Amino acid sequence: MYYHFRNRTIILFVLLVLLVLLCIYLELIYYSGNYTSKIIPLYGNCPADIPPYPNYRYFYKNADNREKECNHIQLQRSSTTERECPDLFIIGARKGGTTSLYQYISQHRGFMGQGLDKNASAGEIHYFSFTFLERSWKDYIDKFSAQRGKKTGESSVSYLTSCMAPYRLRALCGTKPIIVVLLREPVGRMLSTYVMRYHIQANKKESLAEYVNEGVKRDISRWKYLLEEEKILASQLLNQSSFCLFKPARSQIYEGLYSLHLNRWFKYFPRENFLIWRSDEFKDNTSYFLSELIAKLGLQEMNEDELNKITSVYYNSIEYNSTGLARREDMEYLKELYTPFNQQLTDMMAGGYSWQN
Ligand SMILES: Nc1ncnc2c1ncn2[C@@H]1O[C@H](COP(=O)(O)OS(=O)(=O)O)[C@@H](OP(=O)(O)O)[C@H]1O
Repeated sequence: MYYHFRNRTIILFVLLVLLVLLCIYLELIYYSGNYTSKIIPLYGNCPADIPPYPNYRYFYKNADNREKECNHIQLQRSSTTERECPDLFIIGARKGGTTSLYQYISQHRGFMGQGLDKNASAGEIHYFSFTFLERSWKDYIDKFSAQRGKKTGESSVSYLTSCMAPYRLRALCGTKPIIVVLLREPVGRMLSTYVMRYHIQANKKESLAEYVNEGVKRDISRWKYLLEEEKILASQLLNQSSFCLFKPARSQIYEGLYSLHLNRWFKYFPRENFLIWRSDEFKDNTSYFLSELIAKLGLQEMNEDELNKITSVYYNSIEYNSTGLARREDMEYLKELYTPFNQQLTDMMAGGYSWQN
């Protein structure tokens, strides 16, 4: 009787140990990998995987902000489902041709964009980047609610460079969204931003060349100062996929470091959610890319005539000659700075982003 009891105790003990080992193993798998094996948990408190990244002190310098972020997400999640989420997010890059793409897809009868009446700022809600903590999910989603039965989406160029947007979008929308990124050669992208800023000024005090030149110069010195302050070399950023600036639009140089931004997005979304295109290729073959997006959204195909008609219009386009807008030495500096980042992007995407020619 005693032996019988002892044997059963031993067997139970062994089973218990095996169970514990299995749990540890499963836990390890769960936390080891990337987004696919790791489901963002429902939060009691701040979850382990919420950023902060190293220089999140900009964001979290007020200690309450991290707590505020967690509480806000928790609150919104309880009142939402992934189903309500828009289907499409065009996240950038700024000056990549996003307005045109959003206008094109919005002309498909199975898709409804919003904010299109505002022309240049069509669809730019910036919820997941700028207004997230102030606005409720309901407030955001109501913008799309009149479009039942249609695919919906928005286009906010601030998302690509935002520290928090990928995390927030994943937490609220799961892996549902299709995410489109248009990447333009970064120096040209930067000049285009300054050209736009020049044109939207009410009182222009200088010529376009003076304005752009000054802006680029200021951007470069700000960038050098930032690296000094962070005690980091630009080349070291290549290995810091979590490096992130809270106010990205203040540095047009930073906005063009696409490999850093995409790495941040890839932490939260599977690669198959993305359509990542070069803006110049998009420009040369717009109908082809648009039909790719239409197919990805599961919308009805459009015929070639329709596609060509829709894509024949250029939105948010300004006529200018970019030659001589910035000093030669500044252009050289920028090209050199971007080369390793473009190379990293090329490696990540298996080709095509060196923009050498
Ligand atoms: N179809 C197509 N393909 C490629 N590029 C295009 C297309 N349509 C517009 N554009 C050019 O894109 C620039 C504006 O980009 P965005 O609309 O993304 O700008 S914004 O960030 O929303 O302000 C702007 O570039 P610049 O003219 O150099 O400023 C547009 O000319």
